[in-house]
Amino acid sequence: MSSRAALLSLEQARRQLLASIAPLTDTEMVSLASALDRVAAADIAASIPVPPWDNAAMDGYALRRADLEQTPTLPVSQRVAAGMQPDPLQPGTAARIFTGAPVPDHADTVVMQENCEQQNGQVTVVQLPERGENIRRQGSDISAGSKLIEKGQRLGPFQLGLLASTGIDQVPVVAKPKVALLMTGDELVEPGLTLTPGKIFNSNQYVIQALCQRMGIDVVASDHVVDSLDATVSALSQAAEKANVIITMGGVSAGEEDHVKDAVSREGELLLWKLAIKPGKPFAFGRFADSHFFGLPGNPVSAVVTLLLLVRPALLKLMGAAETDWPERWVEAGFSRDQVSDREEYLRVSLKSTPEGDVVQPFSRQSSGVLSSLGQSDGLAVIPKGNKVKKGDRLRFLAFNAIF
Ligand SMILES: Nc1nc2c(c(=O)[nH]1)N[C@H]1C(S)=C(S)[C@@H](COP(=O)(O)OP(=O)(O)OC[C@H]3O[C@@H](n4cnc5c(N)ncnc54)[C@H](O)[C@@H]3O)O[C@H]1N2
Ligand code: MOO
Repeated sequence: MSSRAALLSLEQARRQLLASIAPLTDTEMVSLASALDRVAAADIAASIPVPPWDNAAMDGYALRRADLEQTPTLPVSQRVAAGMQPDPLQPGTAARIFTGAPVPDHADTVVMQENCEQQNGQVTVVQLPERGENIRRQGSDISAGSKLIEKGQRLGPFQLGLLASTGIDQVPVVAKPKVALLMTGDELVEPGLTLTPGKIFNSNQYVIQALCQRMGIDVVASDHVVDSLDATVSALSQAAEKANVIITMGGVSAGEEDHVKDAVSREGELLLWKLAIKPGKPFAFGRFADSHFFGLPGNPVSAVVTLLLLVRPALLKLMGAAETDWPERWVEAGFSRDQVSDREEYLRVSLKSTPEGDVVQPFSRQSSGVLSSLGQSDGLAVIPKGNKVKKGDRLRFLAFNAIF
């Protein structure tokens, strides 16, 4: 793969990469408590309606609305709290009832207690209700047999609640990819140790590992690799035994200290290298033994941007997710820029919502080594290759909080 070949666009690369990845075929049953962020391996339907029976939406009195045509005062014939099974309502009486309690048969209305006066076992309704008021109908949330979850849907907090509300406690999910991280570079020192001359702390591992965890993926191994071809091949081989996805960081550009793509070419298959994006140009993708290989550039911002734009959709596809896109929206540029790039640029920007719309401003330092630019930004604004920016231009915007 020549370094002079025309660079692929992000879209071309993403299509190629996704086309060469198939979802994992293994599935497992997991309990609801451990199903967060997993992907459903099958459609799941409700076996019961929710609510399972008509119930009171207010503390008050259950009655037949027609009885109030004769008299506003009715004897209270029973007391129904949540969790009880009521008797059918005797004609011409009211039932004391509490929020969530089943409405007795023959009652068609619940009057909230603020609109009633109770004395000596009788209730007087002081404000006439509409028939049917304050009753939550059986199945009004979910009808029996309806589809709760589709195959390929990621299970978030609301989906887990929905499953629990129908009594489901075990969910079929697609197996999780196992990810191994390899940090390359003789300069790396672990946080907590002493920094000696020429060294820097390894920060990439912690960002990338946390981003994987936020996706619900296990990082099963992480290792340092020194800058040598043999060490890189051997580290990749060991990683491939433990994981079905290997993510390397650094050592993937053009210098003679960069061994990752040579190691992958020698023992595996390098399918893609170098993209027309900034930051992130030297991103690489391929296979090593039976594992997918993703080579992130070492610069901290380049590593994050390529992980989010390229590796995240691939991991989601492996996890069986039907939706792998980073949702984007259009915003207005609150700045002008004459500088143009021969790569599509992903600027770290902050977002301000105004009555006229969403406006973005770029972080002052856009170098791919400036990690603080990420923490102080709301997302990435996309500047097409070769374009200047004029204040007021519409830009595509990828919000960090749309994906984690
Ligand atoms: N002659 C060329 N040089 C470079 C090119 C090029 O096309 N031709 N591309 C540049 C671009 S763009 C990028 S991005 C970088 C990426 O290079 P590598 O992926 O080979 O990364 P390294 O050289 O190993 O490291 C780059 C930078 O990042 C720091 N780093 C590495 N690992 C970590 C870590 N775990 N935690 C924190 N920081 C890390 C490393 O010390 C370097 O400063 O290449 C350009 N060069
Ligand atoms: O791609 Mo590099 O990430 O431009 O610094």
